Amino acid sequence: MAKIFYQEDCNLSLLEGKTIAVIGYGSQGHAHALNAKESGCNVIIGLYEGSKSWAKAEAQGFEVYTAAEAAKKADIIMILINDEKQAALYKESIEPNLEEGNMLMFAHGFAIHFNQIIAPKNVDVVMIAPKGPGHTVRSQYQEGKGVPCLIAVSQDATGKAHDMGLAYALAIGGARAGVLQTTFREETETDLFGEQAVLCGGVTALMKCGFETLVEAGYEPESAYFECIHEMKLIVDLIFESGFEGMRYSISNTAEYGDYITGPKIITDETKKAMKQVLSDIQQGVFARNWLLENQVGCPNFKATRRREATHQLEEVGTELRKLYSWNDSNKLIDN
Ligand SMILES: NC(=O)C1=CN([C@@H]2O[C@H](COP(=O)(O)OP(=O)(O)OC[C@H]3O[C@@H](n4cnc5c(N)ncnc54)[C@H](O)[C@@H]3O)[C@@H](O)[C@H]2O)C=CC1
Ligand SMILES: CC(=O)[C@](C)(O)C(=O)O
Ligand SMILES: [Mg+2]
Ligand SMILES: [Mg+2]
Repeated sequence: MAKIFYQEDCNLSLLEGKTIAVIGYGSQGHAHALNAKESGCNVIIGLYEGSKSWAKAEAQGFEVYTAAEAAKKADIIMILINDEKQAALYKESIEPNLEEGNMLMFAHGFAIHFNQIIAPKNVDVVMIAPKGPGHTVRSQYQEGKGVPCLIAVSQDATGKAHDMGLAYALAIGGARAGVLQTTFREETETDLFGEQAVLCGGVTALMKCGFETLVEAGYEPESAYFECIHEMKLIVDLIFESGFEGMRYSISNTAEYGDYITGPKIITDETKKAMKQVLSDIQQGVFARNWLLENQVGCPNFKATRRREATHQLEEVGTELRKLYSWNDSNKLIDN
């Protein structure tokens, strides 16, 4: 059983007198910065000149600098820009401004595990990885709760890396929910696998396939959307609250029977074989290489797929249906 740390294991006072530079102000960046500031930490923001987030971060009360200036001023540098851009940012703006005893931090292990960034031996290298989207890291903190995090230490130059990491996890609210001990390798491989095979790739492919199957059989697209996409949150909420057993307690016996006999026809031994291949590609660095190469040529496949997916019928149907929900403010794209 992995070791889990909670608030009582964390000493926020270790961050007193420390300047934390959050580099990037996107999904995770804005959440970490606002949460840590409200926890009493001294937080500055590092962005690039002309970033659309610069004015927003200033409006939310932060001193904003270029990444290089922020790194120079900081004791703790949390890199929260896109994984695929971190190596270049580090080389250009962070590495020249690191000082002995600084702590370099990440929210995902990609850049360290795949050797995109190799830190000098005289700094700490720590990861605090929230197991949830950045906007949820922020909203849970505002509600007095937290998103569980993972902690890993890749380098402990000061002898205090782990305790400082735990202090940071408390500052962003993660320790309220729990901080699970792991390694950079384990977080990187499990996070990439989970987001590809289950949480983002697998689930959206399943939902889209269900929607298309019903529409191609002649059913109304709106019915297909409500059945295969809208209701997914309602079912997953039950699983979130009380597990598969609790969800199955709440649905009808008819649905539960269908769950048991049809689930294995959809997710088959072939699916498990494919998942094992996905994991192997991640472990061997094949995915990382392909993603970094895709970026080196301007992301043609990534951008073409994003455009194609955005014009799928289910997006059109969903946009119209979501307008019907008076309570739903998520029609707008989240402006992070
Ligand atoms: N999105 C999520 O919910 C989660 C993300 N993570 C990790 O957090 C890190 C950040 O990811 P996201 O917040 O999703 O990124 P994002 O794409 O939402 O935001 C990236 C931010 O970095 C800024 N940026 C880009 N290039 C820059 C540069 N050269 N200099 C300064 N700023 C620059 C962008 O303007 C933007 O503000 C990644 O390592 C990711 O794997 C970890 C857990 C969950
Ligand atoms: C939100 C999260 O945990 C992900 C899917 O790993 C990510 O955004 O990288
Ligand atoms: Mg994740
Ligand atoms: Mg991820």
